[in-house]
Amino acid sequence: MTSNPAHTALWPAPLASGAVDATVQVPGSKSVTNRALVLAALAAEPGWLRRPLRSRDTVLMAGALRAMGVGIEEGVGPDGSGEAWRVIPGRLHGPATVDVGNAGTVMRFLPPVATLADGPIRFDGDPRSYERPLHGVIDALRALGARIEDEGRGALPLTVQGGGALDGGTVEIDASSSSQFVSALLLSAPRFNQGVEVRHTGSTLPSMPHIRMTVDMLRAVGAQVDTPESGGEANVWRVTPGALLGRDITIEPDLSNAQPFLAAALITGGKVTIPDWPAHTTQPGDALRDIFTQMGGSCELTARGLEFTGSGKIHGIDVDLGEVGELTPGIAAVAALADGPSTLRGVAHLRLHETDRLAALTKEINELGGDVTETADGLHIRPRRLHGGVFHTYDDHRMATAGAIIGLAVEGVQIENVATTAKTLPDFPDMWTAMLGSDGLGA
Ligand SMILES: O=C(O)C1=C[C@@H](OP(=O)(O)O)[C@@H](O)[C@H](O)C1
Ligand SMILES: C=C(OP(=O)(O)O)C(=O)O
Repeated sequence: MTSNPAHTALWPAPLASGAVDATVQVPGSKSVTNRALVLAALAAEPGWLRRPLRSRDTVLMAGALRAMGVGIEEGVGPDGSGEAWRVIPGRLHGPATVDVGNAGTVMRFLPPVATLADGPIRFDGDPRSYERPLHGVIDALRALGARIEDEGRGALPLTVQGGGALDGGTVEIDASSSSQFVSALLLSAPRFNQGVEVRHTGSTLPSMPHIRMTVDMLRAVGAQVDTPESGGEANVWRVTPGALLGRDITIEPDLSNAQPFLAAALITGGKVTIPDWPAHTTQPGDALRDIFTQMGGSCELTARGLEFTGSGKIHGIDVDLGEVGELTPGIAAVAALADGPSTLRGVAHLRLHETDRLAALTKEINELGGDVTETADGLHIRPRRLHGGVFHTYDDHRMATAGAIIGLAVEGVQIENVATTAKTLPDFPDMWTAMLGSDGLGA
């Protein structure tokens, strides 16, 4: 839980003076954009990403793939509408250096890609990236035939000595600290000589929707994937080697980034509409329809998008967030304003996210007068009357948006380094003030 002294600027979180009433166009999903980039880069023909997210995490992913020989060009999409990236696969090669920033998707999804490159690919990133678990990917790739130099750390920084191809085969991993270990191996596996069979051996596996997202997106570009859900063994995924298609895909809005805006409707008893909310999706943010309904709102999927309405009441919740861990900071923020206590469970692995999110949420909410305690795998939140103060973000985009949610209802909350939202939502401060309108009411 380190804080960057260069990022001490304070942003006064706007207080809502009434019920919000706004339509908020949320940019593309980080998780879908970064998977689509990797799959398009590994394809046998060019492809298109329409409405990709452009944020720190996705720009780092695009930059890394370019450094390894992939063409990624700005375009307007084949039908002439919308912004797009055209991805032109090329021979992957080193030497190259990849900056992973603090992007889990970049640090986990790209070492397998680098094994397919000719030459050394060096991976480095923010100080926090050195602390985030990567051993599952490193050990698995070595077992599948890769050469990786990490000076025995099992973490970043490291160099993949790409040999132009990887044997692949069967591998056991413990992905209890991050589902991204499984996703990483599956995404590149169609290009491994023998494909892959990944066997998860750990006792828990977080973020299953993100693994389903990986599987669905692989299948959409022509890969053959066997999963526990398709009749296979529990905790075993198999990908057959084969060429991937270059597709034209439109990226869904980021439903986890819709969270603070939905929370605003819930907290102010207002209404927020999110256009283009997908009817079917593997994004974990879709669970907000149910979770925020249990916490006092109601919602309807209409032709205009997801229309979410607050009732003026905010209820506490007892919920296992293991499948949807990235929603925890926003739910904790709402829970701190509720009319009863909450228990958030199943998220011990959040201690190894952008920051130790359980410690950070506990400390920051309590410093505003709250009563939060950490449990072995989550948080107990007992709402108390909160007061203003500085809300530190620890370079964590979701801490910044959590602070903004609290600031809607609590006067004088100042967010330190709101610019950290650039990881996945660079326009957050402007979108937030636009939602509130010039008078603090819905636009
Ligand atoms: O694969 C993905 O796109 C993600 C998987 C999850 O990671 P963990 O399983 O490490 O929590 C999630 O928290 C992260 O924001 C994005
Ligand atoms: C955990 C997250 O990100 P990452 O992809 O860096 O793991 C997140 O966005 O909440």
